Amino acid sequence: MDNRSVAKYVEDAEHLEMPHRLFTLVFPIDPVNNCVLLGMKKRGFGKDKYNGFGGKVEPNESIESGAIRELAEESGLLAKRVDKCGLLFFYFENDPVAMEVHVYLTSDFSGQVIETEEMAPEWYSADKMPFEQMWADDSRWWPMVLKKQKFTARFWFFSDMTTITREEIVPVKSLEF
Ligand SMILES: CNc1ncnc2c1ncn2[C@@H]1O[C@H](COP(=O)(O)OP(=O)(O)OP(=O)(O)O)[C@@H](O)[C@H]1O
Repeated sequence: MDNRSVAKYVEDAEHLEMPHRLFTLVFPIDPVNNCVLLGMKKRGFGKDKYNGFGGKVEPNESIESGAIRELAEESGLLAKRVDKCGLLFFYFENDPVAMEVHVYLTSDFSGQVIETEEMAPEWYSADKMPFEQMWADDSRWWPMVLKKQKFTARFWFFSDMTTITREEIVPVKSLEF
């Protein structure tokens, strides 16, 4: 197991046996207008879906610096700080590898939003998210973000990567383990 993984604090023994791949997901927030910056993914995993900005954590970086790096690469924004708001675990039928996604918000950033090869960014009202064009899990846990409630969540996906067959969402006091 990747020694940066926090799976051992959240998951049961059965799922801990699976290898986990670490990802980040960052949502820039404009608190004045209650807006969130989403990106339409133009290629790769999640193509044609809106999502926050993120990707795989590289071997030589912390999860948080991976989050800041991916945000910059995909949106042009440089975050001075990011705040962890949630932790997601995804299991796909017929895939032996679990995804561990560290979710962050940031309202402390500089720079200009740019469209990149990977993402076309667009501001959305935080309470009018385009869930029908997002991953199926997003509409399940985004209400926790709106309530400023930290959470851990686990989603089991059917092999179509669209249908959720089981879910657990748990509000937590802290995500520092
Ligand atoms: C299944 N339900 C899901 N719900 C919400 N978000 C999901 C998700 N599944 C994946 N994600 C996010 O999608 C990005 C993929 O990143 P991905 O493009 O694979 O990484 P990276 O940019 O390193 O890829 P390249 O290999 O450089 O193209 C990454 O933020 C990850 O957290």
